[in-house]
Amino acid sequence: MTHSLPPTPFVALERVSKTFASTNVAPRARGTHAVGREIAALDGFDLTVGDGEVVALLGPSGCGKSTALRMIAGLTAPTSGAVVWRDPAAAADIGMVLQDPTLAPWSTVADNVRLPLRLKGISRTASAPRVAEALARVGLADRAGAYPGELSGGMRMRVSIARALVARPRLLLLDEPFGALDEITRFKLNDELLALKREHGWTVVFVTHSVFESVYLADRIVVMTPRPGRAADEITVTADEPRSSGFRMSPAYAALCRGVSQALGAATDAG
Ligand SMILES: Nc1ncnc2c1ncn2[C@@H]1O[C@H](COP(=O)(O)OP(=O)(O)OP(=O)(O)O)[C@@H](O)[C@H]1O
Repeated sequence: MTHSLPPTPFVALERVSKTFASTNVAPRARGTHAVGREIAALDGFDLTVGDGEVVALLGPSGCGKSTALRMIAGLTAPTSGAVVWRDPAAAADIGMVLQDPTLAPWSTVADNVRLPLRLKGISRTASAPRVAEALARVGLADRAGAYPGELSGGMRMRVSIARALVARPRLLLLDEPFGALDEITRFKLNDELLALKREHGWTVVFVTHSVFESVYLADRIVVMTPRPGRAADEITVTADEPRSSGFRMSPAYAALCRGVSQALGAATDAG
């Protein structure tokens, strides 16, 4: 598989490992006891993310993809190894979209999206055009005054994406944000993400189970082994820009998807 390191690193995980202490309830001969055990989520995982690069973490369920993403976000610390930033200030300039949209149910869609700007001390008036633009990006311009409880699951996820976009972070971390969406919305948001990346030069790391989505979106795909996750392979995706539905239909796309599927199969067997 093609392998090339990014020319200018933005952030790197260097030989990171993560072990979680877990208390599991396991049946024993004389009853049920709480048994302490450890779960190794990552083991010596290396990842370099280039400036302006879109990197996909692809791997089987439970291989530590979200853990790696949370480490970059500073939400969990490595048990060993290091998270290294070229510019340490970038570590505080992150937008994150989680699998679960986690919106405040008592706030309107617009106020949910405004939150990162409010935390930066930007006034409601100054925020308004940026909130409107972010909502338009995700196709929710007409739902600004709605409450999360009035929206479908897919719409709530789109609000969560708008909230991550509104502060125009330097690094966008996406944990399977499109997984629960219908295919038409998913394709539309895939294209929006690529457009935003072109416009703002954002660096993006996203987690996915989908070979097809990883090939469509990523400049580079890091294929992980089953838990404990390590980097098993890397595939650089070269495609004519801008990527569009034509790319999805192309023989080059089909060939790349085949290659990535094979790499994923090999990584799973190796694990
Ligand atoms: N806070 C935690 N405490 C204990 N175990 C955890 C914790 N977070 C993650 N794990 C375990 O670490 C392993 C990796 O989890 P993680 O969520 O990173 O995997 P993943 O590849 O993102 O999975 P999925 O694709 O299913 O979302 C799993 O076995 C999970 O149960």
